[in-house]
Amino acid sequence: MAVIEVERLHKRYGRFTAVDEVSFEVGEGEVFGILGPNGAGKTTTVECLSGLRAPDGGRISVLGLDPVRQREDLRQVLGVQLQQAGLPDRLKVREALELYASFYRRPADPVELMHRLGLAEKAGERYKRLSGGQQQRLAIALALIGNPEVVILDELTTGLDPHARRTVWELVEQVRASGVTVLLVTHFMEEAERLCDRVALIDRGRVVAVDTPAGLAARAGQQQRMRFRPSGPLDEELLRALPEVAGLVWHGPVVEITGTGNLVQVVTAQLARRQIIAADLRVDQASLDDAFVALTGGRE
Ligand SMILES: Nc1ncnc2c1ncn2[C@@H]1O[C@H](COP(=O)(O)OP(=O)(O)OP(=O)(O)O)[C@@H](O)[C@H]1O
Repeated sequence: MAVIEVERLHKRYGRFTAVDEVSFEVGEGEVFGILGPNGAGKTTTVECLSGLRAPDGGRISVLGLDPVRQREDLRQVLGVQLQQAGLPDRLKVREALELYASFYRRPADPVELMHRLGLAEKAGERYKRLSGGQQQRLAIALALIGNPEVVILDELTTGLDPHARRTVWELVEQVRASGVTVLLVTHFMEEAERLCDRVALIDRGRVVAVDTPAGLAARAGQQQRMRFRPSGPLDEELLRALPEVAGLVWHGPVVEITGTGNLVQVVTAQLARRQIIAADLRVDQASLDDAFVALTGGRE
């Protein structure tokens, strides 16, 4: 069942069209990514989904509710973490959670949530004095305090160091394991690849593709690349004749072979037949990064 339905969403700022006929659906329990370059219209899209902006056209349904007309009902079942939490500097972690809990009919227990998100030790700390990673964890906690069925997380890990980013990713995986549907806005490929079941790639207000991260990478027609040092002389012509092989170049003693399909298996089988070992073998797979560049013209 689709939990979020967006059909031909249209949003203008004055004469500028920020979101242009955007459509996608998110299934129950899915982690769905919205990925795109700066200014693509990602935030505008999620602001329309959470009822913060009224669309100029199209239809949105979140858990069967219209975000603008039924905003109060939606607020009880949708958790939102937008780019800036905008909390007062002096507010303490526990106070923020208790304040937000008071907005909901069936809130989560702030103490239990602080433990779950690794904030228990910071319960009495002021917002301003938290590290970037701790502020983000608090932002996630605030998005979850109402026991939502759907959460929207926008640019969750921007500005975090790699360690803090990984901690936040683990939290998102926990959220998903608890059955909550997650809509994740990001411009980090690695994040989308690691967390998302499916991704909508948005560019200049339009959906360029909706697919699994692996499907997107494949769609960009990316090749695989293998590099190795052969232990004996190679029959280059034989390798070039394989349908999977598209190119073969030497870098000193190292050969680089590009191609598609079962490239690695086919080439290594061919080498094995001649008792040649592929030393220091390195294989690069097509990545979502390549797809992003190919499908958005490389503007980030
Ligand atoms: N309040 C506004 N008034 C006028 N233009 C706006 C407003 N908000 C956003 N825009 C413009 O609409 C376009 C889409 O902005 P939006 O914030 O939705 O993009 P985004 O994909 O979230 O970008 P980023 O990754 O940089 O956060 C941008 O060109 C932006 O300048």
